[in-house]
Amino acid sequence: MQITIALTKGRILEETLPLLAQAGIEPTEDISRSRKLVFETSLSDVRLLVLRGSDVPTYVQFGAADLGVSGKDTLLEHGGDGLYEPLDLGIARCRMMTAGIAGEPPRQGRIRVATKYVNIARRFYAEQGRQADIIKLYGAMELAPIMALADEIVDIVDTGNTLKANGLESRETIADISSRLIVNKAAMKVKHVQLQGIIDSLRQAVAR
Ligand SMILES: Nc1ncnc2c1ncn2[C@@H]1O[C@H](COP(=O)(O)OP(=O)(O)OP(=O)(O)O)[C@@H](O)[C@H]1O
Ligand SMILES: O=P(O)(O)OC[C@H]1O[C@H](OP(=O)(O)OP(=O)(O)O)[C@H](O)[C@@H]1O
Repeated sequence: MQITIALTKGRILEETLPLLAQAGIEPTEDISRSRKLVFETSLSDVRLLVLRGSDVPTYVQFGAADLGVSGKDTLLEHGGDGLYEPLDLGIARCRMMTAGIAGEPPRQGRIRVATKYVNIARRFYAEQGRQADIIKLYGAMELAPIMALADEIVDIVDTGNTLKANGLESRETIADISSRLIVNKAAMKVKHVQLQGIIDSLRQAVAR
């Protein structure tokens, strides 16, 4: 049976391809030089899709792809319906954090929070018992506190350079993030032997 793996383009893709290669799955052409979205591989029954990160869980959830590689941030935001998450690939590591203007004490009472991760933010502030109005942005979250659009942001932090360059500081860690292998639950039953083989090979590649 044909196996389809949905990959997240960009920085995750760059770190995923070496793991796939170690698992014996190599695209037959250079993905970075192509405008194509579907790629054949060295294994005749395995093909790759190259997607925007936020679309990967959707493809796998509905079974349009059997397997996927997705940032934990994207999975937390999307929710895990219809998916198993059998393997932490240990790549694209970073943290999901709150941040605000450096040196300013966190504002008390009801606050405004700007983020691309509205579900993660809503859940986090609710768990903390803090009242927060969430404002959805699609990028450049760091600008929001500076322009007084929001008191805090929820975003990904790695080195902290982006926050620092914009006069912000990190406050609380919401989750440690890395990329995960995800599997469609129904496919895991129907294509069990093939999928388990790929999962095991990737697990060995991660352990190397
Ligand atoms: N600075 C970072 N260090 C390590 N991993 C990161 C970093 N920033 C993002 N990531 C991880 O890489 C994934 C993709 O991030 P990237 O910035 O390439 O795409 P994006 O522009 O946020 O995605 P989209 O195209 O869907 O808007 C994120 O979901 C996260 O898991
Ligand atoms: O703590 P740092 O090491 O500075 O990393 C954090 C930044 O990395 C990501 O952006 P990215 O570099 O992917 O750019 P983007 O705006 O295109 O997502 C993320 O959105 C943060 O802004």
